[in-house]
Amino acid sequence: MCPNPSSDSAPAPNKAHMTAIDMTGSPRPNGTSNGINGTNGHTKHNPYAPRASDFLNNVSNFKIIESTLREGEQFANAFFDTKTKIAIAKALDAFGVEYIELTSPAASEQSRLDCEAICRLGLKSKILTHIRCHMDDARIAVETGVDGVDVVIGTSSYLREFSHGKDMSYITKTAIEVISFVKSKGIEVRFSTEDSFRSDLVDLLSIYQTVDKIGVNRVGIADTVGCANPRQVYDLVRTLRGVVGCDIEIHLHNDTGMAIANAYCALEAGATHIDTSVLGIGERVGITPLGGLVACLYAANPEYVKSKYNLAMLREIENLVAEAVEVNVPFMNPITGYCAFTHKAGIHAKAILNNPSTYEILKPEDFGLTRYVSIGHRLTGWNAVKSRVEQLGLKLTDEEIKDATAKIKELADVRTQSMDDVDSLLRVYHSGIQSGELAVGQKEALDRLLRQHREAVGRERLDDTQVTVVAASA
Ligand SMILES: CC(=O)SCCNC(=O)CCNC(=O)[C@H](O)C(C)(C)COP(=O)(O)OP(=O)(O)OC[C@H]1O[C@@H](n2cnc3c(N)ncnc32)[C@H](O)[C@@H]1OP(=O)(O)O
Ligand SMILES: O=C(O)CCC(=O)C(=O)O
Ligand SMILES: [Zn+2]
Repeated sequence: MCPNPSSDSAPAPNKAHMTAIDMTGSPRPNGTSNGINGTNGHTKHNPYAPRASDFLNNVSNFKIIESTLREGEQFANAFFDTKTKIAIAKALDAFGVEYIELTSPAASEQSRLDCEAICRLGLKSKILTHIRCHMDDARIAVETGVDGVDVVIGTSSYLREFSHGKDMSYITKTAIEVISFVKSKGIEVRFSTEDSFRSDLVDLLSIYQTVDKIGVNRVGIADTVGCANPRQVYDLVRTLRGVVGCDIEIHLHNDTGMAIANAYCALEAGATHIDTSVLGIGERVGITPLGGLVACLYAANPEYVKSKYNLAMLREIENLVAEAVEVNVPFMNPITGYCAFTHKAGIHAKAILNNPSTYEILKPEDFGLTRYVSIGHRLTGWNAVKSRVEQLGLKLTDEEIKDATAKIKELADVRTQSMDDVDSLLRVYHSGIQSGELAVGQKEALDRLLRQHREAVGRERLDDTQVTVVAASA
């Protein structure tokens, strides 16, 4: 039924099996636009746009730290070889992410070699690697050629007791040592507390203040277990914003489905950098997905997001990663989901045909995608059918189109009608009207014409088959 923009690399879905109308390029009434920018006189302002009064708000001033090649490698089904890592890094760079974060070079010899290989690509995106708060890891990291090192250590009582077993004074001392060492190499350094939302607030603020004073480039907050809600994220980032002068990064797991909303709130509270991965892949259910975050921030400020990123590449990148980790792009994925820009119910279809902004907050064309209206089903309406009649160049009155629509619904009650089915019905209806064999409401005459049409088509198929057989035996 729906187009599947994410199933392959072809620019448009196979329309032969679709009950849909491709509206790309179809004129909008009075030259109106999508309306997100308020150019059509109906949408006066964007309700998702940042509030002018909110001086901390970074919703239109942020950087993406793309972690498909670090957090994403922690997804249970991710096993990236060097070639795949390079392809993903190049695609993310072409998309325009500001940073690409790579697995620790301490993880394995191949991880170290891959890190070096990606650093040698000379990409525009800055390359980071992600290490434990440990001098052994730091020594290896600074030799790889990375632009920056992301240092992390758990500060919650869970992790202090059951992971590394270190207390806050040891953590602080080691953090100072590692940060100073990385900085001494002229490399950007970030310090992050793992499991921040289950850590003691005083511990957090005190260590962030310490590392800020010694010149860390960024501090990071991590919702490692995905327990935080938007209000908690806002409060913690807002508090931290008042304590440190450096940039603030946030890393949000999606265990309760909050990762995009939490990222948005973090930006509202003054965060400067958001961690993402393509399709959100990572440990367990992963982190803030790149595509979902882009959709959310585009809704807030389309021009800003369009100016930063090559949005038409999103589908290609998602397909690349989906294939690499052997998953499908989810049907409800923002932007690239199977039916993200397909409209079905008659009420929606009518309004969309008049002005796409009625039921769309994202413009498909900004993402290199196409809008469809599905009509071969029982929820269709005469306005949607009329648009197809016009596309086919048929001349029918509104009464006649309503009559034909009633027939489509009757047939769709038995089985969904393909685009071909709908087109045939409309053509038969049209020629019946033209020849005088049919008038509005003549159900039996219409049934007879449709029967004749089916038989004729059947005969044509038979003739084709016979010709083929003759040709084959000749
Ligand atoms: C929440 C996150 O996603 S953080 C990032 C997770 N990323 C990774 O784990 C990268 C892949 N990991 C690896 O390849 C390995 O775990 C390595 C190379 C890092 C360490 O391997 P091993 O030495 O065999 O240790 P192992 O993985 O069993 O345990 C982790 C060790 O790191 C210590 N550790 C855990 N977190 C930290 C930290 N943030 N800073 C410093 N040390 C830490 C633990 O105490 C433990 O030390 P131990 O050797 O004294 O037991
Ligand atoms: O380094 C960070 O900020 C985050 C580490 C991580 O993946 C997590 O805590 O979930
Ligand atoms: Zn994580």
